[in-house]
Amino acid sequence: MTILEVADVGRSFGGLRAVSDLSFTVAKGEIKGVIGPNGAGKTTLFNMIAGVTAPSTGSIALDGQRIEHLKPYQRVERGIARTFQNLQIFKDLTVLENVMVGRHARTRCDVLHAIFRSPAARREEEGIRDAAFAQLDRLGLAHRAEEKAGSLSFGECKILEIARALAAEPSLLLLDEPIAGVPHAETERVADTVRALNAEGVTVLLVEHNMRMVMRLCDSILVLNYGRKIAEGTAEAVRRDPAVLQAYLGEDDDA
Ligand SMILES: Nc1ncnc2c1ncn2[C@@H]1O[C@H](COP(=O)(O)OP(=O)(O)OP(=O)(O)O)[C@@H](O)[C@H]1O
Repeated sequence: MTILEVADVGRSFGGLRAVSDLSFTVAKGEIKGVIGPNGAGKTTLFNMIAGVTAPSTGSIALDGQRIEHLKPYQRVERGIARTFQNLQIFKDLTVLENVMVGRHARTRCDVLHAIFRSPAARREEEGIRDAAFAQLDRLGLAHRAEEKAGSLSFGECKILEIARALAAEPSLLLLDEPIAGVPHAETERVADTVRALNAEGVTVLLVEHNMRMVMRLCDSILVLNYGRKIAEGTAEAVRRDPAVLQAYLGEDDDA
C-alpha cells in the first residue's frame, strides 16, 4: 500500500531546475532513503513534501489525498512530521519541553485558553506532557526528561528531534540527515532508534549522506542527480547501478 505518491514533481529556482519530472512512491511500513551527490535536489524534494517549498509542477499525495497546496502545519495534521538537517533544539528548555513543542501541533486549545489557564487548557497541557514523556520513554530518553536539552550529546539531540517529530503522531516521518555529524560511537544508537520505530509501524523517508548507513537501514533507495531520478531499488541493486557509480565518481563518501 502506498502512503506517499510524488508524481511528475518539478521545482525551479530562477533558471535552475533543482528537481525535474520526479515520480516515486513510498510504501506503507518501509524505510526509504534518498541519496545523491551535493546539489542533487534532495533538500528541495524534502521541503516540497513538508510544505516549505511549493512544487512548480506535479502533485504530491498522502494516503491518496493531494497535499501539495497545504501549509506545513496542515501536513503535520495529516500525518507528516520531520526533523531538520541542522538541529532545531531549544538548549535552554528541558528535554521534555522540547518534545512538548512538537505535540502542540496536535492540540485544540487556542491562545486565549492557554493564557487564562482555563481548566480545558490545563487538562490539555497535562495531556501534552504525558504524551511527550511517552515519546521520550519510547526512544530511551525518559531518564533525561527534566534536564536541559543543552546537556545532551549530539546523538541524543538527534534522537530528541525524532521524539519531537513523533509527538505529532505522524504516519510518515521525514528524517533530514539523521546521522550527519553524529560521532561514530553514537551512529548505531540513532540507526537502532529508526529501526525500532519502523518496526512499530512508522513509515520513514530519510535523506542521508552516510552511504553505509543508508544501505544498511533502508528497504529501498531513490538516487537523484541534477534533480532527476537516476535509480531506485534495493541497496544491492542501487550499489551496482552504473548510473549511480558514474554519479558518485569523484564524490567523497563520508561513510
Ligand atoms: N532557495 C534556493 N534558491 C536558489 N537555488 C536553490 C535554492 N535551493 C536550492 N537551490 C539549488 O537547487 C539545487 C538543488 O539543491 P538541494 O539543496 O535541493 O540539493 P541537495 O541534494 O539537498 O544538496 P546537498 O547534498 O548539498 O544538501 C542546487 O543547485 C541548489 O543550489
